[in-house]
Amino acid sequence: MTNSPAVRVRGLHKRYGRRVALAGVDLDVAYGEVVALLGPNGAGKTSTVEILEGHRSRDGGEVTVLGVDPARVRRSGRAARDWRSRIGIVLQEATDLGELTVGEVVRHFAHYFPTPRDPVEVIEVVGLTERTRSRVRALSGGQRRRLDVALGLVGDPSLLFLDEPTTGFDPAARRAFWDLIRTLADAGTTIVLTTHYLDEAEQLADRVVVLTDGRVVADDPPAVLAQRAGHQVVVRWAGGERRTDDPAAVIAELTRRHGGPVPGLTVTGPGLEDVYLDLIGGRP
Ligand SMILES: Nc1ncnc2c1ncn2[C@@H]1O[C@H](COP(=O)(O)OP(=O)(O)OP(=O)(O)O)[C@@H](O)[C@H]1O
Repeated sequence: MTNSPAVRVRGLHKRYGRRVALAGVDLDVAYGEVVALLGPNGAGKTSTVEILEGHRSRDGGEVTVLGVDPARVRRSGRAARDWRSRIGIVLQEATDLGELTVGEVVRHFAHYFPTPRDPVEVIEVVGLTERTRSRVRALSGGQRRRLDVALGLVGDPSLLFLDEPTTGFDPAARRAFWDLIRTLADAGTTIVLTTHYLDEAEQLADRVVVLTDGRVVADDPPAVLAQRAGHQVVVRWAGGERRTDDPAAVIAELTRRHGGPVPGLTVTGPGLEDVYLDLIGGRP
């Protein structure tokens, strides 16, 4: 691949009538990176992603996705098809495919792409092999989402967009879905995902970009973000707890005091949630 990033955004502006949705967003996504766009309702996540996908116009700024300005991609023509085929999109709302089987749907979508992946392999990657002959309407919500990802992958994209991929999942389905995304990331797929869930961003993303009111208020790896507000570490033990910048010293002192292992000792790192709530000003 080239040295240029998969996605490069500078000074992105978008308004709907008089409402400013994006007020100068900068964003880079390197090839092979997983980036989470996190933010409260109305922060501008979907607007950003849809502009990157070429599904929404912009009012200002520069955007390059896989070396192409999405606003200049024509509706038809070979160059447009080539560019679109390199991008996989998993939308918030799935298409209605009820009467078809999983296998039929994936094979059908594969025909739209110049160099599709093997549908059987894609179904296996998303963990639906045993449901290949099931009708789509018979799938659970989590399985349905997996099928959506299969459809996003079947064109063998270099870049995958996932819009709120686990909204409405139960905890087990979310964990299984995260494993799937990790498998894709390990295989080198560049992924941009939007989410409301802090733990999802923390689990999956190399970088978390926090948007609020159409602006980027943080752009860091999750661990760096967690430390950003300088929240102290909490050391807890059977007899009490202490907030500290130097947990090692506290543990050493407790160990001396107990003359050995400290009962019920836990050390809790700086909370990403606290930092996030600070950043978004306490909005939902
Ligand atoms: N088609 C539209 N027409 C008018 N206003 C819109 C439209 N789409 C989005 N907006 C407004 O633009 C702002 C950003 O919306 P956007 O959907 O990009 O945010 P979001 O971060 O994806 O929100 P959510 O988490 O609720 O999906 C919001 O104030 C929203 O009301």
